Amino acid sequence: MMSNLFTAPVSQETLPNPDIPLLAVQNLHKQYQTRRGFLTAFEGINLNVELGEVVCLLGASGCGKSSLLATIAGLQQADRGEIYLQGSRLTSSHPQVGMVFQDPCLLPWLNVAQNIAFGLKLKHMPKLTKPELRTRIAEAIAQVGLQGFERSYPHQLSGGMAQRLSLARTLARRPQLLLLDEPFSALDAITRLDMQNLLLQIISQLQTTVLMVTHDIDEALLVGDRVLLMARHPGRIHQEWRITQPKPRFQQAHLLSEVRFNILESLSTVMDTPVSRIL
Ligand SMILES: Nc1ncnc2c1ncn2[C@@H]1O[C@H](COP(=O)(O)OP(=O)(O)OP(=O)(O)O)[C@@H](O)[C@H]1O
Repeated sequence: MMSNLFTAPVSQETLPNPDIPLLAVQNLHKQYQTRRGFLTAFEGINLNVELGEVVCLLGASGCGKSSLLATIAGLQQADRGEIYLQGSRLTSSHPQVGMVFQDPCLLPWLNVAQNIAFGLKLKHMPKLTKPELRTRIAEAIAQVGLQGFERSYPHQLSGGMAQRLSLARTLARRPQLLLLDEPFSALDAITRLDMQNLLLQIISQLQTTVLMVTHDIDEALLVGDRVLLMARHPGRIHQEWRITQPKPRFQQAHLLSEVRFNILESLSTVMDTPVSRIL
């Protein structure tokens, strides 16, 4: 499904420095004002994601995973703390930070190519010439295997194809950091596996740095170089595991059974719920 359009050219001046963490989050806090008063979504988050690393965030519902991702993406402001991309402080959304949500959020009146173009023309994006725009669109469509569907509209796409388009729209921006918020959780099991496979190919070919929220321990073990477990009240990072098994790991579930069990046990502790009820 992959094509030779897959190798996105990166100019020398945009090459990231491997000696600096691609993402550095320092002492980040976020509260929401609710009718009952202030609610702390997360506090004291310190997190580095190295260049090319894939970090998965697991945790009970409501522990602040999506809030953390949305804050890093610049979709909302933190109350305290700092976020750095390659050493430069982020204070709002950045063209090189791309986010994909569980809901593909497509524009129904635009076709596949136009949906991707829309993401490239947003206000904070660098201005592209028409040929550059066409190249970016073709490249992104090839990266997610949607060739032949350029003129299809969102209602003509399956759930998996819609999520491919959502991913393409973000990849077309050539982000240095890809933030994924449960991107496959609404898909059926077979499509999810297909999308996990696609994500692994994209990560390996583009060497994209990824911070991904998932509820699925197996998904985290399949794609993650590191798995972080968040605890709630307030949301904070409780524990982390480094997964060194080479990828792809589809046939290696047995080798990861021990770490899987450790994660399950810790999840059970932070959720105050027996392991049997989490499975
Ligand atoms: N815009 C908002 N206004 C008020 N409270 C919010 C807002 N967004 C999230 N919250 C609250 O902040 C807490 C963290 O929510 P968040 O969605 O970040 O958790 P999560 O770990 O991603 O949950 P889930 O896994 O269920 O998606 C929750 O208690 C939630 O109700």
